[in-house]
Amino acid sequence: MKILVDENMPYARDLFSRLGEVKAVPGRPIPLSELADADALMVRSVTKVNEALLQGTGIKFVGTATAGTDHVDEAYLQQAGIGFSAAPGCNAIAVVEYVFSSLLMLAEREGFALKDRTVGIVGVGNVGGRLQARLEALGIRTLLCDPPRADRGDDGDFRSLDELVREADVLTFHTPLFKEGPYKTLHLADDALLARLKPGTILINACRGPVVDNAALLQRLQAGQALHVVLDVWEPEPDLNVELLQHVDIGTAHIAGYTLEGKARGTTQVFEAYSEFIGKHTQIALDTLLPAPEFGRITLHGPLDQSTLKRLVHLVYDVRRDDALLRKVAGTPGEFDKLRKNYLERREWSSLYVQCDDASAAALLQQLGFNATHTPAR
Ligand SMILES: NC(=O)c1ccc[n+]([C@@H]2O[C@H](COP(=O)([O-])OP(=O)(O)OC[C@H]3O[C@@H](n4cnc5c(N)ncnc54)[C@H](O)[C@@H]3O)[C@@H](O)[C@H]2O)c1
Ligand SMILES: O=C(O)[C@H](O)[C@H](O)COP(=O)(O)O
Repeated sequence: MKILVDENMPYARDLFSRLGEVKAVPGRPIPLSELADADALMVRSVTKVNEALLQGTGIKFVGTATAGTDHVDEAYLQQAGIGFSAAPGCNAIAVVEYVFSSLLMLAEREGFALKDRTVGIVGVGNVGGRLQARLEALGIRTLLCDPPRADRGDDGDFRSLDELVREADVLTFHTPLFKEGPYKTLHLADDALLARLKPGTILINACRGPVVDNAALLQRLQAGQALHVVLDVWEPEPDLNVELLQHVDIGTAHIAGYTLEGKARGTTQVFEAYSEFIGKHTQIALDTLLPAPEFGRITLHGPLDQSTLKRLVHLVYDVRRDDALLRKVAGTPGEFDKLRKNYLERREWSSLYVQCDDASAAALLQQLGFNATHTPAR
């Protein structure tokens, strides 16, 4: 059995070699010659999986180690009888921590208290839901917009996108990319929406580039509209508009989900799905795969305020690192993908053990996802 895996998928070689012969290949472009005699294909979001790619091959199963599935023609796979699995939620924590790293940096630079801001979350699924929980743990007001969930009758105080635009100080997008249909998200943030944003609004896009009309956004920023912008995803990728990058506050190379934990969860989720598909049910415990983090243990004296939280968060992950790396190479062909392929190890907050002598600091850090304990001072 031959299994093709994207070379940018940690632990894939080790895991999938338990099931067959593994070949690691680039995902963009994927070498077509390798597909002909392969049985299974494990991709990331950069590989367009459709009839043009798979027709005439022996592929029986496709796994994508990603949350988003807009690069996969699922209707074709179903009609062709090809098994499929994505990795829902695998990197949701990573994206939430990216958003926090960005917000805490902007709050410090612009001199505002996050707890005085209202955050509008568009798309309240794995990412948006976890973001809501962590923001609310800090006493930050959230406004939620998720029409599919509202229409399904899910619990939650769902508002219209218009209301978020009117009221939110931060508007952050966490929807799938739907190019058509009742819940279309292509250019959900179009010129008309951008025009209505309150002065000083922080606009964040860490879902898919085309959810925000990048040309309209650039025009508005060039015309001097007062916005702060954080973009992890671009329209198009990998050839983003360098002028737009120059106008945003934080710009990164589609790496919001790139913690080691997030990527490893993605790999293990598709590995488990494929094992099941071929009748060899196997479960993998994530902590058996992950190495020790660079910073393992820290002691925090006293209570937790915004400035302390910012320093703690940035100890684990400071988004300015990825912003600087992208600015250095943007516009040079191939460099966007190279940054993603050679991504420096990044861990989640849970990898940091924080010993607190203040009980409320320990409780809050636990709610935020740190590995925190309370040890009273002697
Ligand atoms: N930048 C990254 O590295 C990165 C990482 C993970 C996910 N993503 C992207 O973010 C998206 C969201 O991730 P997730 O794990 O939360 O997915 P999810 O499927 O768990 O949640 C998506 C939510 O968006 C809602 N939604 C759908 N259409 C909507 C609309 N028109 N308006 C408002 N809400 C709508 C859905 O009902 C759902 O609750 C993914 O589809 C993926 O494209 C990006
Ligand atoms: O949808 C996702 O899961 C993310 O966008 C994913 O992290 C993107 O990374 P890629 O698959 O392109 O490596």
